[in-house]
Amino acid sequence: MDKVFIEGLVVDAFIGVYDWEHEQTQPLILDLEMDWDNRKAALSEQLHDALDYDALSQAIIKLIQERPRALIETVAEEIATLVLERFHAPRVRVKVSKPQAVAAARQTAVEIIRQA
Ligand SMILES: Nc1nc2c(c(=O)[nH]1)N=C([C@H](O)[C@@H](O)CO)CN2
Repeated sequence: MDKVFIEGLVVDAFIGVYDWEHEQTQPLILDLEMDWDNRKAALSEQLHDALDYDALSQAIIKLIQERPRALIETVAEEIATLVLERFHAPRVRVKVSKPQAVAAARQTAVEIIRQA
C-alpha cells in the first residue's frame, strides 16, 4: 500500500499528569504514517483525491490545543481516530514524542497502529 507521511510536526500542548504540567505548555512531536492509494491523486492532480497532509496537520494542531490531556497515549488515540474517521485513511501509525518529559532521556514516546 502507498503511504502518506507527516513527520516531526511540533505542537505546543498542555500535557502531563503533574500539576506543573497544567501551567505551562510543552512541545509534542508527532510522526504519522498513513496508508493511502496515491494513484488516483497522481493521475487527477486533484487535492480532493489526495490525503491532504496540510489539512490533516491543521486538524491535529486544533485537536491537541482544544483541551489539556494527562497522557500522551490519549493524544495518540485521538489522532488515530481523527485520521481514520474524518480523513478516511484505512490504517495509521501514530508516534507521539514528549522530548522534555525526562531530563536524562533524549526522547520519550508512544506509538500505536490503528485500522478502520
Ligand atoms: N506512558 C506514559 N508515561 C508517562 C506519561 C505519559 O504520558 N505516558 N507522562 C508522565 C508525566 O506527565 C511526565 O511526562 C512528566 O515528566 C510520566 N509517565
